[in-house]
Amino acid sequence: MLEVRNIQARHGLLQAVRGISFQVRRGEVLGVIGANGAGKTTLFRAITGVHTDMTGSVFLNGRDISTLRPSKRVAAGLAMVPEGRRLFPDMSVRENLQVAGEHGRPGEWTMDTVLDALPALKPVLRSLAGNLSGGQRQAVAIGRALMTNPDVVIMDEVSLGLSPIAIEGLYESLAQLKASGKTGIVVVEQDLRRATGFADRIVCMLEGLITLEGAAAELSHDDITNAYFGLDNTGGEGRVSHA
Ligand SMILES: Nc1ncnc2c1ncn2[C@@H]1O[C@H](COP(=O)(O)OP(=O)(O)OP(=O)(O)O)[C@@H](O)[C@H]1O
Repeated sequence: MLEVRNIQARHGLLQAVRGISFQVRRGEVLGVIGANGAGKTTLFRAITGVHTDMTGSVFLNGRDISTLRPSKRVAAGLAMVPEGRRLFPDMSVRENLQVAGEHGRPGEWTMDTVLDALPALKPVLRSLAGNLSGGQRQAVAIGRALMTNPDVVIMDEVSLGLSPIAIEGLYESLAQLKASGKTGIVVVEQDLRRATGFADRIVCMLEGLITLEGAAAELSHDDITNAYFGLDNTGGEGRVSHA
């Protein structure tokens, strides 16, 4: 569904992403892990077209969307739940969802189906987004992405700053989304256990490169922590990390 080839991205002189390629299949969850500064946010901002100082190719359902503006990539079926949520705080939850729906594609995700998948939103539909708790805001951000009827949705550290109970609720909702099998999901996650428990496949990034890639069920905790901290260059099932 989503294929990215040799993505490189810079912040001025700093090359934050140094040649990343991967695929996400229909209904698959790809977990992307990596320490602070590994380049995860820059990579996905480049893929969604928000970060423009980049090279490489992005294909969605076989179509090259590399040169499209971010809004056109959303219209093509690629949505991102950004780190930090970025809702319209003075608009109600319902309005935040409606606005997203107007910018996406028609499809199975409507106000009703999104509320079924994210039931925590039902009691706060009329509340201003700015008055919600962190967990509720995060659920709105996910609902907003779904309202665009994406083929692939990228979630950048959706559990950041949430209480353990809120994270539990959020992942229950994501499990429902996963079970629907329609949408490719990318979760960028700092919590390694959470990532390996939820994702089908794991990609680990270090200093702008992929140091490990493989089926979550087949990677050992040692493989993952070594790739995460750059302690080992064997790379387990996946790629060999840079020296
Ligand atoms: N706006 C920016 N200007 C300059 N350098 C930046 C900018 N944003 C990120 N960087 C640098 O790019 C590198 C990758 O950062 P990035 O935020 O993509 O990593 P990350 O893996 O998402 O980390 P985090 O989990 O902290 O968000 C880091 O060295 C960071 O300092």
